[in-house]
Amino acid sequence: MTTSTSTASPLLEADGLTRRFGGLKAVNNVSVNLYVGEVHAVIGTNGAGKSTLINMLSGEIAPTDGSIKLNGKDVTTLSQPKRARSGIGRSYQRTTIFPEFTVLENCRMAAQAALPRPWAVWEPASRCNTALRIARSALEAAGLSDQTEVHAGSMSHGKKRQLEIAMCLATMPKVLLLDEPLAGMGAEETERMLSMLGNLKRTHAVLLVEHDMDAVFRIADRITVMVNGEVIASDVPQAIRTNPDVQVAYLGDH
Ligand SMILES: Nc1ncnc2c1ncn2[C@@H]1O[C@H](COP(=O)(O)OP(=O)(O)OP(=O)(O)O)[C@@H](O)[C@H]1O
Repeated sequence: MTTSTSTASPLLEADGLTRRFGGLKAVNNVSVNLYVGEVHAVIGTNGAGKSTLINMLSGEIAPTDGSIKLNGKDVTTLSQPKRARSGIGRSYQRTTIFPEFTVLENCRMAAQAALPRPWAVWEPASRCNTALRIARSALEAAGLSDQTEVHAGSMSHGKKRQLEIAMCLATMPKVLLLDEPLAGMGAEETERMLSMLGNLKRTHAVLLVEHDMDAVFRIADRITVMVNGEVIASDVPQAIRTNPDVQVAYLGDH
């Protein structure tokens, strides 16, 4: 099942992705196209296969079947680090920052790790300056320019999640795979994150796995609904809201 009708070429094209764990098909024949300018949300009940799908797209687990293309190039068998370097960035459900370092240091390390020869720490300061420049620009895009010298561990939960996205941006991805970025956020933090995602989608293709349905229906340009590893619907939010299969399987009275 193909999930977008846009006439532009997709930046990321996943076709017929399947992942088995023993006898369980955690993801079964799922196809997703991601476009710059779109937030594509994937929703579904617990265990529907959303994280498994993201893990296949980011290269953390291999699909049992199906293919993934980035900009028309097959990346299905590329390792996660290579896929990250070719432009697929992701955030995680869990916090992945170094709390004892400053916001800028966290972001600089993420930038440096994504540069060629990240281990070559003895190289000239200009390389370090490159990582710093990228880090500052990622922090600005994530709305954290005024927090550079703050220790990451002392920030609020919402700001930490913003920092994780900044760290992902510091690897200069074209595709952003975001796994529950709003989890545990208060109303104000959610607003800030949604406004940031609205800006980021102008220059990135964004896949958003999220349980906050109000937020999903506000921010998503397209919503794919998964149940038991399969896509039961993929459409614009208004069509998803009124889709009888989705209402029965998932949304209830939302
Ligand atoms: N490494 C694994 N080994 C065995 N089964 C797994 C593994 N990872 C996931 N599963 C199973 O695959 C199914 C899909 O899990 P997945 O985590 O992708 O769902 P999800 O939609 O992300 O759920 P949630 O919303 O709770 O995060 C579940 O039944 C889960 O138990």
